[in-house]
Amino acid sequence: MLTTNPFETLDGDKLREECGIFGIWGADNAAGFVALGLHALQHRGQEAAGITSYDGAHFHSHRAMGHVAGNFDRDDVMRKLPGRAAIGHVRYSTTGETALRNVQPLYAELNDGGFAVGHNGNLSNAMKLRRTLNRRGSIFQSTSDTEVIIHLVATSQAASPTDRLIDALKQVEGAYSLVVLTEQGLIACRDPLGIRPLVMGKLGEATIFASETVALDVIGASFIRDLDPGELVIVNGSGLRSFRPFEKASARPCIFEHVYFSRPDSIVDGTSVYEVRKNIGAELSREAPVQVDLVVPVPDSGVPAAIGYSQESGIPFELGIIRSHYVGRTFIQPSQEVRHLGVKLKHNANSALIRGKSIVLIDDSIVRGTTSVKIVQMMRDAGAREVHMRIASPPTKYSCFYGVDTPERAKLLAAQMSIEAMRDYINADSLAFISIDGLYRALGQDRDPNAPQRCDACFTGDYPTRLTDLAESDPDASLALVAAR
Ligand SMILES: O=P(O)(O)OC[C@H]1O[C@H](OP(=O)(O)OP(=O)(O)O)[C@H](O)[C@@H]1O
Ligand SMILES: NC(=O)CC[C@H](N)C(=O)O
Ligand code: SF4
Ligand SMILES: [Mg+2]
Repeated sequence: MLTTNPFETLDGDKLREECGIFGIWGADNAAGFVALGLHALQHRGQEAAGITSYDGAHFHSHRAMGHVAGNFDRDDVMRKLPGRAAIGHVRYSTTGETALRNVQPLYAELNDGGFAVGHNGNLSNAMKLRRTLNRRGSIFQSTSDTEVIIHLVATSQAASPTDRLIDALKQVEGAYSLVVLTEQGLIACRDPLGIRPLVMGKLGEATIFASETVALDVIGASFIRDLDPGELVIVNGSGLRSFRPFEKASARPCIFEHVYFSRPDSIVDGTSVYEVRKNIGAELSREAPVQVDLVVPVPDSGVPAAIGYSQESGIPFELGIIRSHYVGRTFIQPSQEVRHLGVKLKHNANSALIRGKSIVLIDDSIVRGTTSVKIVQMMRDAGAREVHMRIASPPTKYSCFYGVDTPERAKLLAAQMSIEAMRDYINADSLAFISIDGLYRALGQDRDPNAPQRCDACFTGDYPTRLTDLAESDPDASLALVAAR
């Protein structure tokens, strides 16, 4: 792996990830709650996990490759994480490399004491900041974008620890939901556009922050509210204080959380993910109807949209594909090889049901096309008479620079082909995607094309922040993005 330019690796630590964060202040055995919370957020990152606790005198950290279970269900590990405050992180990276140094929470001893940070999102100017910090003498321990935040805090001249963090965050661009553990308290913060989610909850006297509400449910905590875009909250022995240190901006929460990333039992930005997915399915059925015997979901994340499609169209919903629960998500597996294998291992046709039937398959998205190619063929092999496909998001044509694993444009099927060419490629009888306006309608909104209410850049190319690193490292790609819109 190259360390001079961490983003230019072979199949390395690319800026394409999705993570989950959790933090708790004021509970005995805080790390135990974090382990449970992270377990509920496991779908957001399966590469690595970490917990840092603070016992009032010392910080304790354990970071490991792999899942939460297997690492944080061990007594010997949990005993070494004492204290009434703790944060944790589940990480995804597109590389197979076992980069323990990049596993979060990242930790440093600063002038004000220990500083641990867990980050969901990606900074679109991390390379530029890193180069500047390097020139000023910063010595980086990892190749993660998140570490620039620590160095910016460490070198800030602002008066208080909180002001130093705010000063640091004013210099970064891109997406960040953060949990930060310091001797002065637990801090949670959402970037000015609120691109990535972050919620606050309560369990007895304890205050909790988490990427999704399912992490509150798992420990029996109650949901208080979403953090607002641009809000920074500090909780410590003196209570809870909320700051809005950034210039006010129109929120742009990620629409893809509703399409795929969040768990269907989560409430994201005040809306039930399950309900939205069903609405998307209903909208899709109105936009792209088809006469078939059965509606068949591509499990798992295609299921709620398929229910909506079935209910709206009146066509029976049936489980024509059975999914093994012992295989992880393919979309966020490290290499194409593993992805292919994952798809084969993961799904099997319910042949007795499918034989002789015309079906419409419902999936949430087509990214590289790996899943669709396999599944359509699997349905034909099982004897389906006609195989149509409907997708509960618009064509994914652009890469995400804000923390989601969409590959570079060259590997996005929809960036390379027309819908008709995609239909031919996946060998379906017909193929249709929901429109971007239909997707907003499913969320109860009318998309404002001049000021979209959400980040929908992977469908529209309308990126809500500057992409400084891309513009500087690959001006051609940057210009191509503008031209493609
Ligand atoms: O076009 P592709 O590159 O194959 O990517 C798209 C597929 O990946 C995701 O599913 P995945 O199997 O990862 O997870 P899920 O079980 O949550 O649906 C997504 O739901 C699509 O099915
Ligand atoms: N996907 C994420 O949100 C990960 C956070 C951070 N960019 C990292 O590389 O670890
Ligand atoms: S580009 Fe797509 S996946 Fe990334 S934050 Fe925006 S909507 Fe979400
Ligand atoms: Mg899927």
